[in-house]
Amino acid sequence: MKTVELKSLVYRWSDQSDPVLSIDNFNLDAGECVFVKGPSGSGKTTLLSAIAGVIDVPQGSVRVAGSDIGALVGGDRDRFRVDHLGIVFQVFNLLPWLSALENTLLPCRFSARRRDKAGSDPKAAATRLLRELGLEDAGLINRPASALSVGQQQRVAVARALIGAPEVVLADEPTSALDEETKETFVQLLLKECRASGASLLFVSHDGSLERRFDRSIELPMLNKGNS
Ligand SMILES: Nc1ncnc2c1ncn2[C@@H]1O[C@H](COP(=O)(O)OP(=O)(O)OP(=O)(O)O)[C@@H](O)[C@H]1O
Repeated sequence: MKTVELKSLVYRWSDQSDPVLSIDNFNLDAGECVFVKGPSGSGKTTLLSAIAGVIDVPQGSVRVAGSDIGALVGGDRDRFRVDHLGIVFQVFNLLPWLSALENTLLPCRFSARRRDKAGSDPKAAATRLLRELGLEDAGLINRPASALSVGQQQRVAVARALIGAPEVVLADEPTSALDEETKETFVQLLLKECRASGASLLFVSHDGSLERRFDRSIELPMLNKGNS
């Protein structure tokens, strides 16, 4: 089964003459972890925005977990996103006044599907995920996100993306602020957790040193030329 299917996708920002995305065909299989590499400005964030339905794609089709995301409008699209996608942003986007635990539980607040899939006790599921990701101390998981280190915030962002087992996890350059060793550990943890929950992972980065850990690696400029 394919969790992401892109067909004849063309996307151009309104002030640009050339399209930033021009992808004939791209599929992500269920449970597959794929690394997408490309230099700064090559369209990596735009690609994830198209898959997440954050931008409207006027040409081509984007299917996620079997649904045409372009056919969903307004609140339906927002609900679909939180039901089926976990997103780890470049800057994490945690709510600073909420604790690590509350941030992790956010998808369960907005999605009955994620809440159901998290089991009978979502709080226990969140605590377990945070613990697996190295946040074991009860003091830490109850601390506001604003009082956590960058590495700790990153782990919370991963726990939030994974809770309630979404089919697809999108990660946008989440290692850019980390040193080599921490980066390696973080990626191993992310892959382990995605594999444990059965999620497909699309990880975009300009940093090719991480690609060997993934099932498959693609260069966005090549994909854009139809050579994937
Ligand atoms: N909201 C926007 N409006 C107009 N142009 C945009 C917008 N967002 C991105 N772009 C342009 O689209 C191109 C691709 O940007 P994008 O952020 O997708 O690249 P990227 O590969 O993720 O870059 P980076 O690695 O620096 O984050 C760039 O030329 C950028 O200026």
